[in-house]
Amino acid sequence: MGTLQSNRLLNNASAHHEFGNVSVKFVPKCFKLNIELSRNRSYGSGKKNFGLIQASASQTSVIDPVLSPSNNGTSDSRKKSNEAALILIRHGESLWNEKNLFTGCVDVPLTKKGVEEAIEAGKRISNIPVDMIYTSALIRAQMTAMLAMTQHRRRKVPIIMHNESEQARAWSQIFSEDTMKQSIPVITAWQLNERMYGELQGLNKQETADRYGKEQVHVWRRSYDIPPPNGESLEMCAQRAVAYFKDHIEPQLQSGKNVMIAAHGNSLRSIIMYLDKLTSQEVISLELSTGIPMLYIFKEGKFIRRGSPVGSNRGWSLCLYKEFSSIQAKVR
Ligand SMILES: O=C(O)[C@H](O)COP(=O)(O)O
Repeated sequence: MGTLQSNRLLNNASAHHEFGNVSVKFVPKCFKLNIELSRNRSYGSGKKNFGLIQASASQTSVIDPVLSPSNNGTSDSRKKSNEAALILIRHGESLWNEKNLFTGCVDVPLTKKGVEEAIEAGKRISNIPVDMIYTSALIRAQMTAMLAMTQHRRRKVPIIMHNESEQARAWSQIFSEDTMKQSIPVITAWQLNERMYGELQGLNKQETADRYGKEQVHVWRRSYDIPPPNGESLEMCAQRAVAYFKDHIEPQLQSGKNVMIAAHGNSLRSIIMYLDKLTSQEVISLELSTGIPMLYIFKEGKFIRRGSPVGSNRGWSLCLYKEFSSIQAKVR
């Protein structure tokens, strides 16, 4: 099982590395086009520019929503230019959360309660403009992101970028700039997957504790550098999740884009450990509830934790991080 899983991860890894920073689309040869790279930022009056490669003249435009960070395009006229919002959401309850089974990289969908949690999370962030969405490759995180966006006030359409092959990329192109302006690119990345739980995947958590002892199971679940049998430790999970965050997501924030990440308990714990500079001791007590969004402001190269938005009808009102019982990290 361990080998199969590693192969899957390796296969996925090559696909995603290849298209990590997509910036150019192919223009059909039959059109002779004057292509210009627009780096305009349009703020206010709902105007938005992803930073497009546009074809002038009356021919079709070929538009890529996933841009290199230098092609800046952000949406919010109120936002200070060097600030960006980062929203983290652990997926809603899955069918295996409900059954209390170790899930890890097994691809299990949400329960009805999980669907409701995702919708509720969406209400909380419905006033925050979102420029890009990152999710893991797993359906529970993708469902959460999509359901949350159904509540968003701007009514933009989240669209999954299919970069797994040249053909998938070509066949999912969008040819209208106006339509692109009403879209939010969704990037899926296996690196944001849940920590691979090895030979615990599919086992009941309580039965495992009864069999191996509560302490041993706690070590497997929460220690920083001790992996479960043939699985990933949090440290190993951090190596891929935090590296992906630094290489792909942080540059988007640096360019002023607001980013939402829908991922998992442990991949998000490792990212929060990086954002909040938690020690390997402190991260042990960090617990994330399903479906609760967390907000950070990225400003002058620093991440400032702002807690969780409290609701759609209260604008940008924020609760302090420490008020959230769902996150029991030491407040620094
Ligand atoms: O993979 C799982 O079982 C859960 O998503 C996270 O489990 P944990 O809280 O035991 O790490």
